[in-house]
Order: sequence, then structure tokens, then C-alpha cells
Amino acid sequence: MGAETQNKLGLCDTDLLRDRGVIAGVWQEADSGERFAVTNPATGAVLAHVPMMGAAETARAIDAASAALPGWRARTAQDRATLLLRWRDLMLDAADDLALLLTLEQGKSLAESRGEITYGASFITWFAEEARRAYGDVIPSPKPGSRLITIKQPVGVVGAITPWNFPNAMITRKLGPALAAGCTVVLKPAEATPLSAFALAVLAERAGIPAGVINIVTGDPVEIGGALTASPIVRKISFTGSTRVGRLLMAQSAPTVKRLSLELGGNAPFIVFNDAEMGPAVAGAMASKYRNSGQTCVCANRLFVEDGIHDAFVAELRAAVDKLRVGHGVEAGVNQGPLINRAAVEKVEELVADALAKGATLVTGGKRHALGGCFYEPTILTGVTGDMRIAHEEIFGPVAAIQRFQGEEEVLRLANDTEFGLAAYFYSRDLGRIWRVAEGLESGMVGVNEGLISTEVAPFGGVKQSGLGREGSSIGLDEYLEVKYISMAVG
Ligand SMILES: NC(=O)C1=CN([C@@H]2O[C@H](COP(=O)(O)OP(=O)(O)OC[C@H]3O[C@@H](n4cnc5c(N)ncnc54)[C@H](OP(=O)(O)O)[C@@H]3O)[C@@H](O)[C@H]2O)C=CC1
Ligand SMILES: O=C(O)CCCC(=O)O
Repeated sequence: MGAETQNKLGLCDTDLLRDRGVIAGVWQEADSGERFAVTNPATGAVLAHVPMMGAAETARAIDAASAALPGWRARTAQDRATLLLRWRDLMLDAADDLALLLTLEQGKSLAESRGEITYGASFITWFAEEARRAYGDVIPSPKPGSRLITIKQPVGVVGAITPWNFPNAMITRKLGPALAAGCTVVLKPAEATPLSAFALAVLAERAGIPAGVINIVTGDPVEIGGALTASPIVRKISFTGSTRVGRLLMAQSAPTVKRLSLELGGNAPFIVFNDAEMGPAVAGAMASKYRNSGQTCVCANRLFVEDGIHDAFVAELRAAVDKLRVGHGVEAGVNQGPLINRAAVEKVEELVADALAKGATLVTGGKRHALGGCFYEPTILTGVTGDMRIAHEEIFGPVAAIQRFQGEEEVLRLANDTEFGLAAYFYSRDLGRIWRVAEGLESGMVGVNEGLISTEVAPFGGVKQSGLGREGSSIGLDEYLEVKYISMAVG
């Protein structure tokens, strides 16, 4: 890419903008020479053209990761940690550029992008530290003259497939533990947001992470996913994205019996009981619902508000929503960027139209924003009921869909009436209820009196059809390690 194109985006370090995949340390085009455009969802402007790779390039990337594996896993955990921390430092030094690139290709506000870069880097720090604590066990033997021990070893080559809603942090949440454990990776970032992935690879190279440890292929998701899952060399698939694709990857991984981490769709309930403190409940709903314009898998998807507090809560939520500022993420003061593409806007429109046709009430918003393109107005609907699509499907947009309820029993039944089980939130000041509801919710994560619960130190993941495994936390490293049991006769 020419220096002029790179400079156009306003990066200080123009070398961070790349437009090729990387295999065995070599930045390269697709075999066919074909490319596809990466656009800014706020303006439609083309940011870059990147390679349309497929099965053949993926096979070479797998071979590169396999060739790099013996050297990488043989290093000490301390050595890998040193390189990872150097990579982390470079990310933080380049935070402004990484955030700008992220906002340009994904749309979220610069403030949110900066937050994501810090959050993304935190996974590298955490797993660099955890790498040195991949302890095994000594097991008291049931027979004399024998010693039983376990050791932990890297799974091997990992295929990582990541989504567009967190173009930085979903990569570091997978590559941090994979590399720390001693695995090598073939990464397929989302079609909409490959530039953040390439920038991370540039920094990894500068940090001294050897060629072949991180390989990136962009292009046809079916071909790339097919090649990764079919390969007997790839021992694990780590995926974040829709439940539909997660199911597919699980089925495709069956013939080679791969390890799987699947972080899939959510339908988070956000429950406000009569005894909740109003201020924090509204602030939590704003954070949980409107972060990233509603495009996270842990966003409040269904808000259940108890009868006695319902009208006051809706009024306060509306006051807060009406203060949101929609616009291009790079503009000062904007906190609601565009949705990722036209299809996302159309899906939100369909869900809102279906709800209104079935009797929901529009409190505010409810249509495309005057800015046009991919912008949608922050919206509140009340009177939502279980027969509406919006109560069952992931909205992935800035729409608060509010249902009224009476009592703990009813709301637990409603909250659990979904095939998903990722995050759930509730607000109450009753200690007994807090325990009962936290235990009764069918979800992998629960926020009690808070709407933002993600952190690198805690296990992130779901139950039911929201996925398998956990990312972050000490458990997150185990997802990339195999336990080997060694039994020794010592005479
Ligand atoms: N859990 C979460 O965080 C996310 C949930 N979603 C949910 O999914 C909906 C659709 O979003 P979408 O971006 O289409 O999600 P997808 O699940 O389609 O995309 C996620 C990743 O999977 C890749 N992918 C798509 N099809 C295949 C395949 N057959 N084999 C292997 N990889 C594949 C995508 O590639 P490519 O980009 O090239 O298509 C992307 O890298 C959203 O509206 C939301 O409801 C979406 C993103 C994240
Ligand atoms: O939407 C996702 O897939 C991840 C949510 C971001 C986070 O809170 O970690």
C-alpha cells in the first residue's frame, strides 16, 4: 500500500496499515490476486482492499503454524511471557493509532475504541503472567513403588475465527492464552475488520514473536473455516460469533475431534426489581444496552421491569437515551456510532416493525437516524411480549425492548425461556433474592447491580446454545492446554 493511502487515514505510524495476509512471516496476496474492500461503516468510504484468500492459502498458513510450533512450545513460559509483554507494550504505545483504525473500520466511538485497546492489551498481560503458572499435579499413588504426575502441554495449532464487533479484544482474548500456552495460530478475522488484526500482527513482528506463530488469512469464510476444521493438524478451534456459524464449526470439527471454544450469541435478560436503586439500574441499562450501539453478545437484549417501578424506570431511561449522541465515531462527543452494515440496520428495522405490529409501544427512536447510511436511532420499546421476534432473537442494535413483570417466579421463567445463556443482569437490594436469582438464572455470567461485567481476570462464556468453554481468567489458559498423566514405576 502506498504511503499516501496510509497517510490519508491520519495514523501517526503509517506502517500499521497493511492490506495483505501474513503466512510464515511473509505478507502476501491471495493466490488469485483477488481482493475485497474494507469500508468505513460511518461514511461508506473504502479504507483498503485486502486479499480474498481461500483453502489453499489456509493450508499453507496451517503448515506455517505447524512448522513454528516445535520452536515456540519449546521456549520457557518466561521467555514467551517476555515476548508477549513486549507485544502488549507496543500495543499500548500505539493505542491512539490502533483506536483510530478500529473506529474507522468498525464505527464505534474513539473513546470506546481506546477502551477496547486497553481491554485487549489486558488479555496479553494476564496470560503472559498466567503462562508461568501452568502447573501440573503430583497425585498420591494408590499402589507402592509408583508415582503419578500430570503435566500441562500446549494443544498445538489453533484456528481462531473472530467477529467484527471487537476487532482487537476478541483477537487478544484468543491469541493471548494460545501463545502463552505454547500454541501457534492461524487467525481469520472478520471480513469487515481485518485492519485491526493486521496492525496487531505488525506489532507482534516488532515485538520479536517468531514468524509462523501468528498467521492471518482473510477471505472466503466458508473455505477458510472448512480448511481449518478439516485439517488434522489444527487441534483446536476458538470461535466468537453467531450461534449459526458456531454450530457449523462444531459439526465440521467432529470428524477430527477437535477441542472447541465457542463464544456464541446471547439474549441477555436485564431485570429491574421493585426494590432496585433507580440511578444505578438506569446507568447499568445504558451501559449494557447501548455500548457499541448495542452490538455485543452480552448486551441487554430483553429488559424486564417490575410493575411497581416500570413507569419511573422507563421515564428515566428515556431521559438518558435522549442524551445519546449519534454520529461518526471520530467526532468529539459522539457515543453512538453506526451499525456495522446495511444488513444489520435492516434486521433491527424488521425486529422493531414486528414488535410494533404485535402491540409494542414506541417510547423513543424507532427508525433510521437522519444521518442515513448505517445509523439507527437509539430506541426504547415497551409492552414487549414473548410472541415478538425481538424477545427471542439477538437484536445487535440500539433498541431497549422492555417487558413488564410481577414477581421473582415469573421473571425467572421468562428470563430462562431462551436457547441462549450467556450474560444476565439484575437489580435488587434484597440479599436473599440476590442469591436466589443469581443461582436461578441459566447463564454463564451474572451482573448483580451492575451492567458491565467483562474483565480479563474473570471467566467469560456461556451455557446452553451460547457456547462452550471460558475465555479470560485462569480457566482461559487451560482451554489451550492438554493435561498429560504420567504414571511411573519407581521400584
Ligand atoms: N457472539 C458475538 O460476539 C457475536 C455475535 N454475532 C451475532 O451474529 C449475527 C451475525 O453476525 P455475523 O458477523 O454474520 O456473524 P458470523 O458468525 O457470521 O461471523 C463471525 C465470524 O465467523 C466467520 N464466518 C462466517 N461464516 C463462516 C463459516 N461458514 N465458517 C467459518 N467462519 C465463518 C465470519 O467471517 P466473515 O466476516 O468473513 O463473514 C467472522 O469472522 C449478529 O447480528 C449477531 O447476532 C455476531 C458477531 C459477534
Ligand atoms: O460481544 C462479544 O463477543 C464480546 C463482548 C465484549 C466483552 O464484553 O468482552
